[in-house]
Amino acid sequence: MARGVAGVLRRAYSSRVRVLLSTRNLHSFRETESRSLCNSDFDVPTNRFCSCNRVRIQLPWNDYRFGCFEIGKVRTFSSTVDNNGENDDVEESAGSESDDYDEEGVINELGDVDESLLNDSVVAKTDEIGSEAARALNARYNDPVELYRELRESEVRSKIQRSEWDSLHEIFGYFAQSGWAANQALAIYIGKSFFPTAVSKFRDFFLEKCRIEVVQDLLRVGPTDEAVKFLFPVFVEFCIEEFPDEIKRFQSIVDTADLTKPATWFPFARAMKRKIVYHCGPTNSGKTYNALQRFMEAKNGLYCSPLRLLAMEVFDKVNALGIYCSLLTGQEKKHVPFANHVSCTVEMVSTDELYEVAVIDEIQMMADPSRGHAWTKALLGLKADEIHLCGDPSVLDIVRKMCADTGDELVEEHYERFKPLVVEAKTLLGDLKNVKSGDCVVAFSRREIFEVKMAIEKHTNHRCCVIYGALPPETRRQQANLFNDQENEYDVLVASDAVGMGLNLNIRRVVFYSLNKYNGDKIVPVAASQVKQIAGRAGRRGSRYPDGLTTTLHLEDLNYLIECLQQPFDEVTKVGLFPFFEQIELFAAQVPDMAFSKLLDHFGKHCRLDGSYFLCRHDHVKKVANMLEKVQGLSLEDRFNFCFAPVNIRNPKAMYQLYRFASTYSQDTPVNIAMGVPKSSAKNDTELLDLESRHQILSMYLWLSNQFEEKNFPFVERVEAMATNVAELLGESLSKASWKMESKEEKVKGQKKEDRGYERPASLIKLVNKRKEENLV
Ligand SMILES: Nc1ncnc2c1ncn2[C@@H]1O[C@H](COP(=O)(O)OP(=O)(O)OP(=O)(O)O)[C@@H](O)[C@H]1O
Ligand SMILES: [Mg+2]
Repeated sequence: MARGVAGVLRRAYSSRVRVLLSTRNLHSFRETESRSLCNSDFDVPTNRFCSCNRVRIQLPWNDYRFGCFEIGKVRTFSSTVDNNGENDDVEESAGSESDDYDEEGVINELGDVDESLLNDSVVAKTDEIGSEAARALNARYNDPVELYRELRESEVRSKIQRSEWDSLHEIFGYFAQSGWAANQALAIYIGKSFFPTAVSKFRDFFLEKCRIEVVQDLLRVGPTDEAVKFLFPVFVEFCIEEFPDEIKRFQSIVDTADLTKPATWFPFARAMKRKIVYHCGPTNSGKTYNALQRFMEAKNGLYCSPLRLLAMEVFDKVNALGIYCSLLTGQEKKHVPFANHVSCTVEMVSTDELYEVAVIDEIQMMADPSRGHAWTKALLGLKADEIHLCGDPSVLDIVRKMCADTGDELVEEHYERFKPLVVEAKTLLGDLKNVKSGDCVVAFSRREIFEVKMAIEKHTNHRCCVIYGALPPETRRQQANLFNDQENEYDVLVASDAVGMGLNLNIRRVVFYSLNKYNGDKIVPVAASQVKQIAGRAGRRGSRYPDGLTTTLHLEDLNYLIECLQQPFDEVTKVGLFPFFEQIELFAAQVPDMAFSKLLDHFGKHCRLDGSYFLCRHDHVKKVANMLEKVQGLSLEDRFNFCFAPVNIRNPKAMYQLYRFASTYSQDTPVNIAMGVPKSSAKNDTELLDLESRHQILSMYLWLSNQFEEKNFPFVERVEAMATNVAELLGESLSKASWKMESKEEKVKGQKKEDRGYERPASLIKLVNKRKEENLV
């Protein structure tokens, strides 16, 4: 017996029942009738989706445990078309699975279908005569299996007139264009690209074998939905017999791109009875502190950090308290002898080790469009008796759902800020001269950071430390220590959002220089959640300034800041997922010879996800994959690893080095670094950029050395020493930095413009608000 939906459909069609699959039906049906269905006729489906009404639905949904899938309704296929539609008896289900569905995947399979033909309840195009003819047709040939068998066995070729021939072609043309048929065909794994071919082969078969009486009966129905519905069951029989390989291939593609039920990917974690403790609250409320207390008490533990810098902070703190703790990031492995505790970046989490206590910090990052999958994997896969999650309330609901899926016990601990964050309404009145000791001025581009630093140092007596993303964590840490330390002149910090997560600094007041950010595509207002995170760096408990203040440089940005701080946390409905290499490998086997970047795209299009998950963005990986396409001789796994190397894709030098590393590796030659370290610190911005870039390349080498065998990346020690050296030079350079930033224009033209003094870009928030007001008027 055929298994799965294909089998069900086949039987359903064969026995002249109509299977209606629609989300609306499903929604109401799920609650009431699915159980009885599952116990009676239906197998656990093996395929993943089926749809109609241009509503994508996914089978078997979340009801695997009942061993059933939710199929709309099974009705006797009557010759009268039910124009009221089977959907009328159920309520519209807003926000059903179909709304969340990965549209692209299935639409691509459906192709450009005629929207007007997508109605499940067929709009009767036919007139009375047509309906009468359809009824007669269905009554006469009420067993499609038999009709198919008859066609198969027939050796007589009917004499068909030219005009009849043309009309038949019209009917089959209508069939090929039918969205309903294309959708239904998915259930037997006839994909979009193959559907027209299948119909055309079916047409040829039909024309060659069909008795003239059937032809004439069909011609009376004409190119209508009725004809399509009549032909479809016969088409199913034909496809199943004629195209087993195509069906199998498409089925394998769909099955191997299955990312549903991620909780089941970790059977060992599922076999455990884990206790999840959610430390839920705003910034500076002691979440991480309390989780770390449990971590340190445990006989062994794992701390998962969102940042290398924070992993280092915990590594230092825990060791300083006398608990041996190792450090593990993509770039460094510091094994402390006798250590049973590990502080790592979340991407480095191993789901093989067994821990008494694991801490996953900043759990709301599960919803991050690019990196979210690492947190999701840690939560679902960690083998720990106790897992402490620290984060804001935005993912609380979804964590509850995930725990219900995994069967873990969830304990919620809610926190309040130690002291309220106070907004200073006065602002800095647009003048950086109003900066005070203990201020952290936040800007969102490297360029702005330096402009602010230079302006403050020129117009006041303050000295500034800087922290931004392109700096190595060692240098960021050195700058943070310099700022935290009272015994020096560095009393102001200028930082990007790199300062936002979890860090504990001696900040009295966070001043937003601007609240706009380049998102890789355009300049947009900074998201409220991020504003809260950054502002929350002020007034940390135990720091020199336990009372936190925040404000903006300009009065015009203040309202936006207040708005952000007052906004409740968004409720996250989906968290990130990304396939493991093994899943990509299985998928790749279904589409041999496909370029890796295309393969990822293809996976994205075909993958199936449950409603609570999204596939993380991988544009960055695709760009690297495209560049490495020319490198021959890399296995799929090697390519996968190279593509995930931490590289700034906008840095041509770093991209070139990655290309060189991959090429050398592909020739099975030891990869060297072929790069020197400057002798002295940077004297201008270009030299500083060069140092940053060198460190990124060294860091990439170290990351790769952890992915590949030592024989391929043998110069780790030398590279580590070089990286330390460059990080120190960067620190020195930042302390001395007093040069004027060149504008991009000047860099391009190689000419200096007259000093126009300090000018801040216009407030985007202000512009947006103005436009809003204008629209309202
Ligand atoms: N019970 C406590 N005793 C002493 N110090 C504490 C206590 N709780 C928290 N702290 C200190 O308060 C500061 C903020 O705490 P913590 O880092 O745990 O906040 P958080 O809620 O995790 O903030 P964020 O959301 O910014 O990560 C830290 O320096 C921490 O050491
Ligand atoms: Mg924290």
